[in-house]
Amino acid sequence: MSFFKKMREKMFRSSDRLSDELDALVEEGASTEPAATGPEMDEAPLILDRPAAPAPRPAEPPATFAPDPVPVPEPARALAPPPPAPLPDPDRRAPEPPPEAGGRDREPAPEPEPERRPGFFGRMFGQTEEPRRILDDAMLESLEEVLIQADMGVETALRVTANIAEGRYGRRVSSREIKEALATEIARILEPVARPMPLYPSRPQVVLVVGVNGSGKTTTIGKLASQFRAAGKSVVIAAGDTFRAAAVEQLQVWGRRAGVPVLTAPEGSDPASLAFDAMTKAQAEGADLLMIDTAGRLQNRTDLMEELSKIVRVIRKKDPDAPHNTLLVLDATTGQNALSQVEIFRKLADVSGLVMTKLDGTAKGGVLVALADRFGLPIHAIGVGEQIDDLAPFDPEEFARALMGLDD
Ligand SMILES: Nc1nc2c(ncn2[C@@H]2O[C@H](COP(=O)(O)OP(=O)(O)OP(=O)(O)O)[C@@H](O)[C@H]2O)c(=O)[nH]1
Repeated sequence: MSFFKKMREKMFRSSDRLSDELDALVEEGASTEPAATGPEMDEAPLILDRPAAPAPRPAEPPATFAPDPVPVPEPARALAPPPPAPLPDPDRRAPEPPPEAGGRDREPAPEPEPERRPGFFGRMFGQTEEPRRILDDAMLESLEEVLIQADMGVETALRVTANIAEGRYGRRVSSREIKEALATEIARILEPVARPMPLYPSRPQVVLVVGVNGSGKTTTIGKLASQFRAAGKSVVIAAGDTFRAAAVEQLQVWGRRAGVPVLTAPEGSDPASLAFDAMTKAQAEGADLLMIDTAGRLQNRTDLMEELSKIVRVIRKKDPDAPHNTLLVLDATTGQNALSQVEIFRKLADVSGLVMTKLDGTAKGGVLVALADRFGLPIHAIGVGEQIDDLAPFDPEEFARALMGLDD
């Protein structure tokens, strides 16, 4: 099964809810409007600019990281998607009305045209028209609400909705068309941040993994380690959350599954000292990658900040460029809370990229769009389950379509 299908199935809570709400929204309006129809969206001239179709992305790497060699110090630019078409001004609440179409708060939507019935063959074969609804202010407001409910954030929901209205305002649209249009807009926002974790020639490449307790750090390290191993890389893991014996044990289980050594230290010992030992071992063995798990106790931020900066200080004694990546792992089920976690962790550590986990267990998948829109930090991978292969590169188009409940 393609990963898209798997993701679509696993993201059922997000996509089904959104999809159902969009269907309901269109059907509701369709039933109360006159049977008359205007030009359907497909035929409507797009008066204002539609987003430029993104240039084809280069072939996907096999895993959530870029194949080496990749020059230092810039992340693998060749694999980064092309710059997106500029987004319309976020402050603009609604598009400029085209001369022949009404704009929000200005003129009413154009008079609907007489209904176009299905042709003879259409009637003969029982073709039924899908419900359509005029995209007017009321529908745009409902759309905004649906997107906000999906945790996309107010600002992002307003912008996406305004962009949807461009060239479609006053037209009769089906739920499928709205979903397609939303998926295109969302993919546009996500495109610039969808970047695989860059690989550097440094040995070991040090990846510091941060995030609150339970966000999925350990699981993500296990999944990444397994993917790197499968790609022929040698990996060492350091169980840097020395305060939680359970966290260390869990990491050992993942290490065994991935066939990767896990360095541990006695409970309560200094994580920086473990990180230093792990760095020494990884260098001595010529390991390609050292992944360091860290504690996620936000209750005492000063302690955590001191702990993280000490880890960074000591590993820099061995390699002044380390850590090469600082991954922040976020749990999608926390919804809007993920936004504040990014703000906090950016102050605690030099976050270089994000991994979003648990997209399979939530109706809050839209938060990823809000994150991309607000912070512009690279999103390297997404987790859609607890199994070792449930971590995938972040593909904006697939994600946007899965979020909208659209099929392949
Ligand atoms: N459904 C689902 N569960 C996940 C995913 N990623 C992690 N989990 C689960 O989330 C729980 C917490 O994951 P951990 O990897 O232990 O999180 P952590 O950040 O290391 O947590 P601490 O060890 O408490 O710091 C575990 O039960 C994982 O199996 C995912 O993508 N989907």
